[in-house]
Amino acid sequence: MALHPVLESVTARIIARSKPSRGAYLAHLDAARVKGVQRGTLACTNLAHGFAAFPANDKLSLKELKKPSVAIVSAYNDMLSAHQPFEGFPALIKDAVREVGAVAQFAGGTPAMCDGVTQGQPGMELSLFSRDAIAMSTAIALSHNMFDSAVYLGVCDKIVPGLLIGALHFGHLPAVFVPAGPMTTGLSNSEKAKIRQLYAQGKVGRAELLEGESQSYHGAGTCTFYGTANSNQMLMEVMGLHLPGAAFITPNTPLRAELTRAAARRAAVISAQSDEYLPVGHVVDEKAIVNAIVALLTTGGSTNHTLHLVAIAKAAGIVIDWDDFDELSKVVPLLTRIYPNGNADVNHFHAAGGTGFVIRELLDGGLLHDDVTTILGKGLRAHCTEPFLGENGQGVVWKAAPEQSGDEAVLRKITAPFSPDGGTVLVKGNLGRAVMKVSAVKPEHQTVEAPALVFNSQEDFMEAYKAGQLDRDFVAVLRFQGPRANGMPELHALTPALANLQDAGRHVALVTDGRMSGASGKVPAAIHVSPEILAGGPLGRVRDGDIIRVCARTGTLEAKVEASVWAAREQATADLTPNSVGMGRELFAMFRHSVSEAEQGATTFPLPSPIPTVVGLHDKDPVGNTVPGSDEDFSMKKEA
Ligand SMILES: O=C(O)[C@H](O)[C@@H](O)[C@H](O)[C@H](O)COP(=O)(O)O
Ligand code: SF4
Repeated sequence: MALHPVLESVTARIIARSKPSRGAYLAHLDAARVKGVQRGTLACTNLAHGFAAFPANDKLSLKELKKPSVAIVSAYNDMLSAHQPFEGFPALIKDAVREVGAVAQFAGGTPAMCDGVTQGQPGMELSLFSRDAIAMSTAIALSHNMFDSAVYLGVCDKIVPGLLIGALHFGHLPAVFVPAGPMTTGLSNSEKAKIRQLYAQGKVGRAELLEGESQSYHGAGTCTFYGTANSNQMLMEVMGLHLPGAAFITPNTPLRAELTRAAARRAAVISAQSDEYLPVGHVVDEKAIVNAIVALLTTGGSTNHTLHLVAIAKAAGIVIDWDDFDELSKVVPLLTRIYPNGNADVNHFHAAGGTGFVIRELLDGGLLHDDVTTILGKGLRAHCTEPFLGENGQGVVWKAAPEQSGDEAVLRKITAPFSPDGGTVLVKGNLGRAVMKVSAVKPEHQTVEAPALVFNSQEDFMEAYKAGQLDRDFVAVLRFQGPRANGMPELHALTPALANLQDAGRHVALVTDGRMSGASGKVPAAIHVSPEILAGGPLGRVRDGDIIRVCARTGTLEAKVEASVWAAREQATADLTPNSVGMGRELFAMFRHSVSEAEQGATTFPLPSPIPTVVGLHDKDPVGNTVPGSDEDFSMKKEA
């Protein structure tokens, strides 16, 4: 099937836009490569330190400077149910790589924050920045420079993006991502949401709420809604950074263990020491990034990827923006309905056909680039498969994904999608540019025009809700939630209250320079408003009572205020000191001061360029030119 013309044109535009930075990136990648094993560049003392604690057999292999060494970078901790299973993975990996004549070394751990534990709490104000801290921790692990390939153990929201950003700064090394899989299905997500709304109405108490939550989140593995964590899994599959179909195999099962061993062997086999060298910097190219955007859209994936994918692309020297998402969204059909976009969870999705089914349908529909490089080599078709245990429960065999969906209520063929478009759109107007995911919003709620109610915090909003002041039509303008203000926390805790008001027949919407969770859904929300207020964004001029129009169909985000009144408005201010101290927030001041706009990924790292500088704070390079990818560069482009 010929490629869809919009896929072609958006890809061509991204390649052209990225030429300078992608060129600089690939130059850096080539410069990092050495003849022989990377550890051969170390002095004897460095090397001795690097294998001092290793068993004799591995030490000998490392000393000989011939066999590849595979770095293990792991985001294991007990806080994330999704990461808890990683505890035993390093031993499996070390054992598996010996089978192919390599050595594996636990290079380093990275932090991992559970957004479920911190949702609605002060800790959530570190969450977005934890992505870049994870990228930095990955670099610290790999900076030992003992390694010829790497496996990355991570699943959740900021962790996979952070690991991949870090991995891309070592783009000369192959990268294999190793997931741990979803927890088994507990209380359904829709049942869970219902109990939350009843609690918000005061109809059930804490005991019932905690019981419901505990039945939903009941064991090891990723939470089973299609939020950012499971969106990460879909993206790793479509970018060819997982072994095919590894995403949604349950933890602590024989197949999960065999997949982990097979992933470790693959990482060793594709190092520069083999004739199948596949560095991650060549796997993640413009076509892979476009494939990731398409997979996100077709599955109604997390809005957080309109930040994370931008930051990941940037790490590889590739510049994407929300116009790219918006144009692709108009032609990419919705092929899955997984909560919050439906009632099913990822276990149902996997059973109905899973990631291999989606990739095949999109390839057949001309909506994915097949001519990409993955950890298996050339071509994406190899990822249209599903893994099964091999003979006598040893190893893994892959079979073609099923031709037909196992459940049309969860997964559809491209010939009969749930909707002709992907449902994550750009909305823009005199309030700035924002993202709106409507795949979980009923059509009758996708346009809201109502008076503004302005809040400076989610606590203020909840106070007004509990005081019964919100039983009306309104657009909640929640401001000072951008990355420079308070780290851009997810505002998912507002969902039950907004959903109750919507269910009661009120026309409500949310507009904010903050974010929602990947699991947020049914209430229309224009989020990530750029520029944020602290960067002079016009959201700071909105006052209570202004009529605000948010419309997904026309892509509109505007305050209907008479032009001379609007022009005369002062920019709102707020006391943000409470957001700069406590719960460790004082350690992240440098992130708040140098973070880029949401549409540039809300990241603190510069685009690869011959003279890398920190964007945000310094929009000019040492000789006074505007730094590509800086705020100034970005806003200049948007004005042009
Ligand atoms: O982007 C996401 O998917 C969220 O960050 C998710 O990881 C988080 O845990 C939410 O809190 C949803 O879970 P709850 O509805 O249980 O809060
Ligand atoms: S999916 Fe969210 S809530 Fe669940 S373990 Fe991951 S970060 Fe925590």
